[in-house]
Amino acid sequence: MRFSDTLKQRWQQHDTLVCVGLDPEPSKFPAHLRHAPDMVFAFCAAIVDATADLVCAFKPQIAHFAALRAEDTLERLIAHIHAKHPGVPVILDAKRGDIGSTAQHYASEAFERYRADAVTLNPYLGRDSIQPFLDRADKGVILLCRTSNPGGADFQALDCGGIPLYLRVAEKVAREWNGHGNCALVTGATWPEELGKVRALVGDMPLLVPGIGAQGGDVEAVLRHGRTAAGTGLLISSSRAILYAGHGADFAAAARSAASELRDTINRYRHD
Ligand SMILES: O=c1ccn([C@@H]2O[C@H](COP(=O)(O)O)[C@@H](O)[C@H]2O)c(=O)[nH]1
Repeated sequence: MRFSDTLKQRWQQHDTLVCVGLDPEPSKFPAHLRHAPDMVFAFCAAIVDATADLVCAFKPQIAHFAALRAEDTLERLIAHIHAKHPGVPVILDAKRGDIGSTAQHYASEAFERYRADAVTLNPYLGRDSIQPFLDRADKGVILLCRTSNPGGADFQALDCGGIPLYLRVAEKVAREWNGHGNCALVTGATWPEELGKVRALVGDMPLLVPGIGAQGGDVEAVLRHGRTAAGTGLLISSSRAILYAGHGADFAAAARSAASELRDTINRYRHD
């Protein structure tokens, strides 16, 4: 099934806009796992199994695995999600972007090697750097637009012919790059008004919204500015606040409680 259809199904049938980010940091693991063989897989798989029914997607961040020399673990983790939780899409947060010939390899890395359903990309190199991903109509292509970090405005807010660069990105993606209907945008929860301006430009295009939880984004403001008329259109992503909600043997249950609380808070504001 296409990423966009799988996502709609999760939103509607499972009544959730929560995306759990998988950012393993062994120093934050509970003590009993910290020196266990295969600890990264054991930790992440326990989180996945405890939260899968509460999410519209999982989002592993590739650097967290690569820095640990755990790319093979990431492959196994995504295979685990597909096998045990079919219908839950996996977004590889890789923020790739390079000339076309190299971009082909990044596309095979994301979709063949890791078997991701969608990937985050940096649009800075322009259309040809994204084309190998756009060509995969079944896969999601999620472009950085207004990122959640404090420095995001350094370039993204610069005037670009009367509107800020991030809105030019939104406009270009919505009007020219989305021929297969497989595009989405990253818009941080920390800038809800900008998120609203993006929503006004792109119609019902899905928005991946990091910045809730550890970065302090406001759930109510995100929903008010970002939801579609159907009360969907958002993948509201939280990593650390869910992964490290507990510190003991019950860490997976604590993660489940945190994800469930986030889902319920979001749902309170979905149809106001
Ligand atoms: O604008 C962006 C784009 C990506 N991220 C990624 O999302 C998570 C956020 O983690 P939290 O622990 O929920 O703060 C992380 O993997 C970032 O690389 C982002 O934060 N902002």
